[in-house]
Amino acid sequence: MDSLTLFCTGALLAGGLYWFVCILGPAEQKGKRAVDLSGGSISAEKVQDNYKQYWSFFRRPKEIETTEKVPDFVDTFYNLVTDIYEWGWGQSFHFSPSIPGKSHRDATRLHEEMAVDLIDVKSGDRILDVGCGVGGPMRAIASHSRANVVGITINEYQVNRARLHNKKAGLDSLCEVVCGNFLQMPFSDSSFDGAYSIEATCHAPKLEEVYSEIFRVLKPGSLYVSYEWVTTDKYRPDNPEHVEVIQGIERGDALPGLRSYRDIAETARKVGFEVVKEKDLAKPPAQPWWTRLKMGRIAYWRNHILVTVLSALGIAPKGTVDVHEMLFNTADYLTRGGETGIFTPMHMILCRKPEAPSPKTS
Ligand SMILES: C=C(CC[C@@H](C)[C@H]1CC[C@H]2C3=CC[C@H]4[C@H](C)[C@@H](O)CC[C@]4(C)[C@H]3CC[C@]12C)C(C)C
Ligand SMILES: C[S@@+](CC[C@H](N)C(=O)[O-])C[C@H]1O[C@@H](n2cnc3c(N)ncnc32)[C@H](O)[C@@H]1O
Repeated sequence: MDSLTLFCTGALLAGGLYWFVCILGPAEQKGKRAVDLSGGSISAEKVQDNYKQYWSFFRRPKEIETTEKVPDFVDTFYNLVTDIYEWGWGQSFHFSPSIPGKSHRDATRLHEEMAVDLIDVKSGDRILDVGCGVGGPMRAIASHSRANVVGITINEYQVNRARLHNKKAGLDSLCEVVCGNFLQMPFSDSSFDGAYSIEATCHAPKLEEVYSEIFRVLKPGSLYVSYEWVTTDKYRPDNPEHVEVIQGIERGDALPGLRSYRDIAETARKVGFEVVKEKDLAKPPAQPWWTRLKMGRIAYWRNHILVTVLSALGIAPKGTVDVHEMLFNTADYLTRGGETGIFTPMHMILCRKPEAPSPKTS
């Protein structure tokens, strides 16, 4: 082979590899590439061990007895998955109904804007994002409403990612991110004009604990909306296939047992909220939320090859392949949950903290 042919072959291979990793790699949003995959705040050599610990803790979600440990394992889970989520899904870690003729990104943004429209927020209000991830919803909501959004997440790596994205988007004057546990929030009583949570409170072992914290920090008369992950009225606990699907969702998403849709309003009332509205946003005429997962099948295989190669080369931490495989299987359980209608990730509840009772006059 002469040197020109050798040079052209080399250039073609290098170009092909660059295209496969860097162009095809970031499936949804530029900013996180396959070559940048990390274990969040976990050092590269500990990723595999942390994955094993996570998996043995969440293997039997219904049997988790020491619920105090749940937030720590949820934190570990987000160290393991945050980069993969950003790389393969984008900066908003939630689902939304598909909208014919609109991109996933637009459908996601509309689902987020609906949340803030529901809580009736004015420009300049201070609102709370409970379980904010890397802040995709927070930025959409701040730009749409011009409210000041304070997000809380248990995962420090997400805090850093969210702050970076806020700065890049020029929204750091409207968006603040705090690292903390939403079961014991570092905020004073009656200090927010509204609150929302998008697919986050499902991580709380007891919904009552997080709802009562949200109730505490809200000003009287203000509104809270949540998109909850729940089993629907089609779920039959005596059907082994249903149980397998729900358990698959719980294991692969760090959930200490999915709740029934019936428990949501009941818990909200128990902590003192008035329930204004409740609706499963996945029900027709809404278009399926799980089509995005199904359509991604080829991308998953490409990602699997990429992750395997990068891990073998020592670029991605050892253990990334296991985490990716877990997510791959989870996507399948989520799709089955959606198709059978036994599960929804968007059971919407809108609540109001009652006005303070007026002082009694003698
Ligand atoms: C609300 C939660 C997270 C919901 C979703 C954002 C994520 C649930 C499953 C995730 C994914 C599954 C398959 C991955 C794929 C194998 C990989 O190649 C690229 C990323 C995925 C598509 C990933 C993206 C995020 C999810 C859809 C829970 C945790 C409460
Ligand atoms: C699926 S993500 C959703 C993030 C964001 N709402 C979005 O839609 O992009 C769930 C979020 O809840 C946070 N979370 C889970 N348990 C928590 C806890 N006990 N305290 C604070 N945040 C928690 C996670 O760290 C993560 O940011």
